[in-house]
Amino acid sequence: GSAAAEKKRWTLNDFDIGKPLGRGKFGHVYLAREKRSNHIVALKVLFKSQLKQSQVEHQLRREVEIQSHLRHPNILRLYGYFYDQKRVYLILEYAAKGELYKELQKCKYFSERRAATYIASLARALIYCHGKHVIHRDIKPENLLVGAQGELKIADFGWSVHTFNRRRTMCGTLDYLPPEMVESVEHDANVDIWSLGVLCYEFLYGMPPFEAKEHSDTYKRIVQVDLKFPAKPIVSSAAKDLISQV
Ligand SMILES: CC(C)NC(=O)[C@H]1CCC[C@H]1Nc1nc(Nc2ccc(C(=O)N(C)C3CCN(C)CC3)cc2)ncc1C(F)(F)F
Repeated sequence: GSAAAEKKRWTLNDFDIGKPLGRGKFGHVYLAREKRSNHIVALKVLFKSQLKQSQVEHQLRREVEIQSHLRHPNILRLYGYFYDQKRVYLILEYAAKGELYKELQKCKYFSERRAATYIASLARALIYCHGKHVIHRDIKPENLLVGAQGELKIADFGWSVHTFNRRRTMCGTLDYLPPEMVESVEHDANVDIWSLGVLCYEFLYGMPPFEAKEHSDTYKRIVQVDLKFPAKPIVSSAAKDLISQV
C-alpha cells in the first residue's frame, strides 16, 4: 500500500467482518473488507492470552516485522496489524482458493506439470527471501495457500531472519526438517532448499519421503537420507533426479 497506509493506525471499525475462513494456530481467521477502499482481506485474530502462555509474542513481533517487508507474488502479504485489550489482529492478503494441503489431500498427489509450477514459484519466492537474508525454515503444505489465479502463496509466519543459533522447539512434524536441523546444529538458507525437495516429493507421491510411524524412525531416515521412490505413481526420472539433487 501507499506510504500513508503504512503509518495508518488500524482499528476493528475500519473493517466489515465476513465469514470465518477457519482456525489458525492461535485463533480464528475471518474474511473482511476494509470500509474505505472496499479491499477484501483476511483478518487473523490472535488471543494475547494464548500468545503469552506459548511464549511466542517476541517471535510473532519479529515475524510480523519480516513479513510486512516482503513483497513477492508468491508470498502472502501482511498489510498491517493492530491490537486491543485481548487480541492481536493481523491484516493479511486473502488467498481466494484456500489451503493447498486440502487440495493435495483431495487429489492425493499432483501431476508433474502442476507440481513443477508450484515448485518453480516457491523457488522464486525463496530466491527472493534468501536475497534478503530471510530463511523460512517451515516450508510444508500446511503453510501454503492458493490465490485466485491458482498461484501459490507462502503464508506462514515461521519466517525468521537468517540466524545461526536460534533453536527451533521441535513442535509439529519433523518430516520437513533437513539433517542439520534434526541434529539441531548450525544451519543456513539451504534448509529451505532441502524442504523444497521434500515438498516436491510429497506433491508427486502424496506423502513425505522420510515418513515413519515413530519420530525416532523419521529422524533416522532423515539423517541417513534414506530416500526411496515408490513404484507408483509413475514419476519421470528427471523429477526423481531433481528431488535427489535438492
Ligand atoms: C497459512 C496458515 C498456516 N493457514 C491459515 O492461516 C489458514 C487458517 C484458516 C484459513 C487460512 N488462512 C487464510 N486463508 C485464506 N483463504 C482461504 C482459506 C480457506 C478457504 C476455504 O477453503 N474455505 C473457507 C472453505 C469453504 C468451504 N467450507 C466447507 C470449508 C472451508 C478459502 C480461502 N486467505 C488468507 C489466510 C491467512 F493466512 F491470511 F490468514
